Amino acid sequence: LGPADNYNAVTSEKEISTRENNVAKIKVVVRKRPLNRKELSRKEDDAVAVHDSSSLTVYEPKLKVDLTAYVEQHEFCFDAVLDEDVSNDEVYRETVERIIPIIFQRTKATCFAYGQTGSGKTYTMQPLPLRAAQDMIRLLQQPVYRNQNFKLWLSYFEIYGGKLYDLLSDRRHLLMREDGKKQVCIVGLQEFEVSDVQVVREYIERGNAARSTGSTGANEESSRSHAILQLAVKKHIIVTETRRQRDRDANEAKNTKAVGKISFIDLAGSERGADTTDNDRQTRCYFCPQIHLPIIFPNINLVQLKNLLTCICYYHIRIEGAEINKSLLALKECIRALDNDQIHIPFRGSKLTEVLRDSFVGNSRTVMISCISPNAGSCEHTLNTLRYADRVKSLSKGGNTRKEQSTAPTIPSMRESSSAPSYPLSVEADEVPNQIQEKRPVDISRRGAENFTSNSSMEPDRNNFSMIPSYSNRGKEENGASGLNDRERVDFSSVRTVYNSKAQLIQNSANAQEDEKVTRVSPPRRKVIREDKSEKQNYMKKDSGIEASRPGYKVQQVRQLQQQQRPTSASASQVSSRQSEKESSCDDVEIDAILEEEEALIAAHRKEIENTMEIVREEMNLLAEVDQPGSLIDDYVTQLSFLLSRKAAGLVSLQARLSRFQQRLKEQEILSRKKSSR
Ligand SMILES: Nc1ncnc2c1ncn2[C@@H]1O[C@H](COP(=O)(O)OP(=O)(O)OP(=O)(O)O)[C@@H](O)[C@H]1O
Repeated sequence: LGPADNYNAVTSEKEISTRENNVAKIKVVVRKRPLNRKELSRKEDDAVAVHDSSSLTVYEPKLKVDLTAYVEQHEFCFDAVLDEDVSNDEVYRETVERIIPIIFQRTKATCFAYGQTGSGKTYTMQPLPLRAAQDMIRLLQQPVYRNQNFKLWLSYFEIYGGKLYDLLSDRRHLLMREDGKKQVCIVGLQEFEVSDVQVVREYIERGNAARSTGSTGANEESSRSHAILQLAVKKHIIVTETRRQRDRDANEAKNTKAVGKISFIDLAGSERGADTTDNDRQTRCYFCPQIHLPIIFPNINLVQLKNLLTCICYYHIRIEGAEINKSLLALKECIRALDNDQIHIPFRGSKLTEVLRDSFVGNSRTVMISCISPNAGSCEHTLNTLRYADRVKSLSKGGNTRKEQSTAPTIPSMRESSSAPSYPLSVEADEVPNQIQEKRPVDISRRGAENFTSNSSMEPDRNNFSMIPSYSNRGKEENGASGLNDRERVDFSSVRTVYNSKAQLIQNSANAQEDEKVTRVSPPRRKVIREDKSEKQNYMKKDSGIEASRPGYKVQQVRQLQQQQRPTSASASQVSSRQSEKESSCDDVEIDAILEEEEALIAAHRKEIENTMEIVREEMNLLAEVDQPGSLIDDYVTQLSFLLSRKAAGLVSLQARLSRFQQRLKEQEILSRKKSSR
């Protein structure tokens, strides 16, 4: 570098470090979308009023016990609140623009959109990387960076159902590995060097086209995956001729050194099962598109295929929803842990957080854009989103007060209306800001734990704990101190009692169904023509009870019996053709009966899943009426969805068993035909 360049570099670095200090570590922005055509045609009310650039009120329509309608007001404050008429350019200026220069100073930043399905996450996120790339490419032209050989690299991948797919490389399945330095590497992810905005646009469009989308009740083109677009600044190392020879096999990537990175994440919609009920059968199911099914079940007939397709798609959507909710919760847990300065950050909670690990540690910046729908019908979701955002904001407030006191403006946290439940500790935290510094998060949680244990009447039965949200507790188990604050603990204990009774209800009903299954699915009556009838009947009689009702058990028994009775090769020739004909006809009747029984078991199993589903639906309606923090409800729904997914997996294995049995039947039929023709 020449002296002039050096001077430029020094001054601009100073400038940048000042700017760096001025960018908050976590920024929470809320964006309200306008009422869409559907909502306008239904004459839905706008329930969200944006007052100024940092506050809004949600007017929640409610019913009293005597069915009189009233409106509950919830007020919130955030770093920025963007009204429906705010353009995407303004969103960029408010969120990402200030972070871009500090990416060149070894900062890793994450910008993610969170919100209900159809609230405008994709609409908000899609233009941001392009605008950011534009600014980054402009910055790369500056002598200070040009001389250091800085280059911009782009990659785009998605996380769907806990798996990673490269959106710029024909959805190639990617693997995530951790290197010796605990750095997450995505093996096989294609990165492209970009120096032109038009090229960036093309890559983004290509990636968007490859994303997993589906249709939900709230959004016709809903993103069913978390899409992550990364723009990385890397320094190209000039390799000397001798070194090049030595490393002649080394690829281009080895000659670069990472400087900074910004990740744009368009999270999948944070919806409950109820959002996907109307249209979920039409949703493109990644697990079982029609092309794959006949391969998994080669002997299935068309009716069975149709039933199975409906059944699996139906439950798979729920598994998909559970996976989405799980990763959103894990993300929140990480932000919470980071802000509490916890030693252990639960990055392994989900693939999403594992991937984002390096964006959260060290010198990092996070921007959360909470997207909300304005219609009154979405009030509950809107409140959930805002509460999630508020929690993230309250974390950042704690963190910034400690770490960036001089730079970050103190923004008041959520001020819910008086009709909302009061949480003494949160009020304390909001109203006495100078005490916050003294209250270490560990102390708070310890105090919370004391409250929690002293309130032993609320303590749930540990036996029922399997059905209780586990995420909030994990911090406690892993770190010895929980990240929960007192307000959450108070809620949690009361909610837990409600949940426990529900959990017990579900468990009881599941047990009842299990009992019912055993009694209802009794072995069908058989027409046995063989001479050794009595022997076989005795054999069957011994198998009564639970073991006998196990699907596939009878098939196994009959096969064993057939094997015992199969004539040896020597005697086989002596068996008359008439005898073999008789045997084959007898087997057909027997097998038909078993097949019938197998199908009855599968139907019972399916019925059981449907019953559980019904309970889940009722549960969710009940939970919707309980005014509790959204995350706890989400935790609970996740648990329920997980329960369902296990049941659905059981059903799939039953179907597989049935198809295998049918295959064997076919083989036997061919064999008996051959015998009779002989
Ligand atoms: N601020 C806005 N102004 C105008 N239209 C908007 C705005 N936000 C969203 N929309 C429209 O609303 C619809 C749903 O938006 P979008 O697909 O971005 O939702 P989403 O939150 O990404 O949903 P999902 O989670 O299901 O993917 C789209 O048709 C989009 O054009």
